[in-house]
Amino acid sequence: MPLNNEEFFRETTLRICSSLDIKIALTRCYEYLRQHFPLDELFLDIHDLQLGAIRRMAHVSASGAIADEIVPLPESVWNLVKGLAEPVVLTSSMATPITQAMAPLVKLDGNSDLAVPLRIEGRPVGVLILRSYGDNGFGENHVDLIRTVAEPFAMALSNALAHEELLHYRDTLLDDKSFLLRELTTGTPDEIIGGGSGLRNVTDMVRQVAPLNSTVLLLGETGVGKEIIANAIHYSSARKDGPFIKVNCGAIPDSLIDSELFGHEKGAFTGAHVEKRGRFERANGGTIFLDEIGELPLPAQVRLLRVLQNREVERIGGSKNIALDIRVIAATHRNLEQMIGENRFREDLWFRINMFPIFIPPLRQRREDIPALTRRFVRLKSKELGLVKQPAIAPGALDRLVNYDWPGNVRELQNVVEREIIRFQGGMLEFRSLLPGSERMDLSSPQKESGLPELIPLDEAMALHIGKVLAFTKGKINGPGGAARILGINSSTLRSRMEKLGIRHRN
Ligand SMILES: Nc1ncnc2c1ncn2[C@@H]1O[C@H](COP(=O)(O)OP(=O)(O)OP(=O)(O)O)[C@@H](O)[C@H]1O
Repeated sequence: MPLNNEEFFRETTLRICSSLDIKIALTRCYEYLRQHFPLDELFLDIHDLQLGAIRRMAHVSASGAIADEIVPLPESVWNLVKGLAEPVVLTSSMATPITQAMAPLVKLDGNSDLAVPLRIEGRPVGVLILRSYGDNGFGENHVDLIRTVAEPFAMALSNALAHEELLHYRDTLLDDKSFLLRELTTGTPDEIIGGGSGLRNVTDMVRQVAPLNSTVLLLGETGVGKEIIANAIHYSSARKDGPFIKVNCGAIPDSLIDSELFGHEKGAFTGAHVEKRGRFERANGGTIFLDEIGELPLPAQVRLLRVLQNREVERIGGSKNIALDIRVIAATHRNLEQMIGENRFREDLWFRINMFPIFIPPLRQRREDIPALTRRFVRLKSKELGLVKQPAIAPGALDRLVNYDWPGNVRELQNVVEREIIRFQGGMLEFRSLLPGSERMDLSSPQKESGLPELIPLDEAMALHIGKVLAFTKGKINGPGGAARILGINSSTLRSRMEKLGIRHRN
């Protein structure tokens, strides 16, 4: 039956557009084209500017499809290929400039090729090559026939390239996302020092509760390691590959807390220009760590309770509920029962979060961990600060540290080590001074005169002390030499404490 050109165009076009995977589409074309051409191999090539070479997007032969071959090619040859306006037959017996120039690309080896330039709106995008074994494969009729489908091949090639680029960007974004998630969650959990000694009870409880989905409440003074324990629970649970989202409830201004936690719809309030997913939504499939939960304002406590009860969240200004699959870990250094008595914390929320409380003892109650913690911090900080050689700890220095009471707990110890290493001038680490500016304060007698005129309320003492430290740092809160480091607490915790105590600061 004579070939109907329209039918040929239709069938070839359908096949080359039949898959976004160009190898599959070209294989389907190969099967069809073989019925009308003396075809043994089919190639689809592009000029890859970045590689400065021909990239073979697909290559089909009777034994199947191969992809991604790179054919190095001088620029002059590509210029010749680019200059091709019409399909051309090349045989090894032809000693024309074009066969010679294209020899690296087509390697005729006694065969004949039909090379079809592919253009989009006049711009060359690649070349389709039909190969026939033997010297006399293609005639004028083949050239005319293949010319009719040059355009669909060019379109398919350009779609395949766009798709490839899209997949590349998607992979990059996914990569970035998991990297950023790891960064956000401090990556691999820190090793817990004292798990076999001072924190044995705590690590036993972590082991019991981690595999379950139960809500956990971490209790303990500031800097005892609540976050590191929350991390350990997440990373030893089945959710370890999901997100670990931390919220410092004391660090978010009251006016933003709802939107931060629960998200908002576009236009929910002035300034809500775009919709925003809250931290609960971001934690879906993983764990949310609500640090300093005692600092949550009462209205946010009501909403939080609803989220914990229903396991779904409603964005501000939204009308639909979004189902949540999350584990909640909360932490506080406050006495929540006392706060309930003072109507500052909701009892029903406390019942919800107090299912599995874990108390992390202050450092002064597990002094046996201080040497190991100190050595670890010396190692880490020396590395962080780029010291060529890690300084040794002087004999007796560890005793001084062990005998001190550490009101700022492990974080304070970490800061003391950092300061000691920054000031290190050679010799050994002595740890003779605690706070910068405190005249070689003796760590072994922490109950020294406080200098306070009389017995005053705790809040007042705290305000006085914070004020003193701020005066020393000239108002600097964050970073090295900042008040937060000296006090051994988070800068956000310090800010919220200052706000509560009514302390003004300059930055
Ligand atoms: N047992 C431990 N082993 C190793 N590092 C620890 C340990 N406990 C605490 N740290 C380190 O001490 C620092 C303070 O710990 P973390 O932030 O977990 O305390 P926190 O109780 O959450 O503090 P806050 O109440 O101020 O939020 C962190 O850098 C943490 O890695």
